[in-house]
Amino acid sequence: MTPGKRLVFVTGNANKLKEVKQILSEGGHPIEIDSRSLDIPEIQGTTIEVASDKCKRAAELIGGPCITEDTALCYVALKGLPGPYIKHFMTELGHEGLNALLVGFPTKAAEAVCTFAYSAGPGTEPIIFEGRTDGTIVPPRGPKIFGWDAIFEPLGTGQTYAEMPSDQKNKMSHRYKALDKLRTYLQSLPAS
Ligand SMILES: O=c1nc[nH]c2c1ncn2[C@H]1C[C@H](O)[C@@H](COP(=O)(O)OP(=O)(O)OP(=O)(O)O)O1
Ligand SMILES: [Mg+2]
Repeated sequence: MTPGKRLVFVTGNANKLKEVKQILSEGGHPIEIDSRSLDIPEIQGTTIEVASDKCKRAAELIGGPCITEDTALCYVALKGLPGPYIKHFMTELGHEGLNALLVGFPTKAAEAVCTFAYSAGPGTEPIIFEGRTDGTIVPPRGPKIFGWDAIFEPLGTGQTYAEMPSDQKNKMSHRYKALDKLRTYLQSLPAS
């Protein structure tokens, strides 16, 4: 992998792919993304364990280097849950249920956590890059296009992710922060 080269992103989520392409196309050394739409089975565990295992499976499936990403939504009142299990909570409970989980708790604080993993190929240990954004869980505002964007208001913005223009979300999001670290790492690799 050399700066300005290509990278395979294995994901089943078109909205993630769109954001990743936009974020990596900017900055000094654009990185071109080739995508493989595979829904990789995910284990239970910490965000890092889930992300690392997912990337190992992805590298084995495609037979080469790749990146994967796992997103968690961690409620402070629930000691970090739903965390990496947010996809199932979102599917079953929707925005209303995700708010209802916090009724009776004094804090609606939550952290959006994005964990990218890079595998140099099958049989190698993935390297992890994490980005976190603090926010508050609120009743839905803005277009309901991407996951829980409409109920997550990053601290100090007054807007949910869903209410922001995409370039604003992509300048401060959990995903942006993780990709910024990944980009720095990729640029430090020797040219091949
Ligand atoms: O920025 C985001 N804003 C709002 N919602 C988001 C965001 N990023 C992920 N999400 C949702 C998608 C899925 O319901 C769950 C993460 O689950 P997660 O397994 O990482 O995603 P996924 O299965 O859709 O795609 P993948 O094939 O890359 O695993 O949170
Ligand atoms: Mg997934």
